[in-house]
Amino acid sequence: MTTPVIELRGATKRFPATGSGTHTAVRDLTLTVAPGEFVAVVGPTGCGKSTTLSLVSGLEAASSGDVLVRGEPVRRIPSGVGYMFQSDAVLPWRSVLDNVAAGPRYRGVGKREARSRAHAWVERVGLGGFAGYYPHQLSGGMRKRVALAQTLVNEPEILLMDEPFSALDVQTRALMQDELLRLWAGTGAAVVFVTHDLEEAIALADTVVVMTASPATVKATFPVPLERPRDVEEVRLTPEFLEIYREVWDSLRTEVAKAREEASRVG
Ligand SMILES: Nc1ncnc2c1ncn2[C@@H]1O[C@H](COP(=O)(O)OP(=O)(O)OP(=O)(O)O)[C@@H](O)[C@H]1O
Repeated sequence: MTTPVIELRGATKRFPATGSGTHTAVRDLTLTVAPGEFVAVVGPTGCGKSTTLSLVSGLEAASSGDVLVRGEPVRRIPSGVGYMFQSDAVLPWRSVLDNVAAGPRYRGVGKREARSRAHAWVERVGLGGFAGYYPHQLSGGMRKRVALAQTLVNEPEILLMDEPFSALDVQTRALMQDELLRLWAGTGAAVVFVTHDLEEAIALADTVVVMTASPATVKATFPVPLERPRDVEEVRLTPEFLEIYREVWDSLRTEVAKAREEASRVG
């Protein structure tokens, strides 16, 4: 068996609660991600999905349990990790090309080489004609393409994505999902993709992990044996997709109901 690129073993994360005591965001979470595997994590709102990503990225330390990246305990931000969040990190005062070149420059790559790598990625994400444009001149979908290029230009071995497309309209979202699959296919990167959207999770992933209502722990893991390459809009119409959807939703819906109940109790 190949060594997992990410491994959480009984990881727990507690935060100081407002007032006194602690709030457990993640409890006894065990999860492994193989090299090149695309894992989607779904769970009810506020259950602890983002916190799980923060443990892997070293932004937060586990209160107990183990978090390993490439077999090494995570103590700081591990190398080879790329991120993409709902709000992008596109800088308004830089052109598309300079936004994409900034990552390699920051990592010590020479100016000429950084710009040449950036150029290749700007082309690859379909923005070849827009390299000199500034972010305010771009649509939401185009900005997401810039954000994808910004992340992938660093050739991450692990890609952590926290609802990266949730602010987009439905059509642009589907386009970006296809783009992501197309670009990811050439990288061999492992992906952990957090989303509220079960359709998105199944359309993209090799494995869907269902989290429990807060505190987050893994409730169930489902393989997604749908053929690749996938067209996300086509694949969701297939009987295989619907069957997987039904199975996963069966597991997820009780957690969503629990989270709603809890929210109405607190609220
Ligand atoms: N730095 C922090 N300090 C205190 N509490 C925190 C911190 N980060 C997260 N939490 C709490 O941990 C819980 C889980 O939050 P998290 O953002 O991981 O959930 P999520 O599943 O990603 O949420 P959503 O689905 O809404 O994006 C929440 O109750 C949140 O308030």
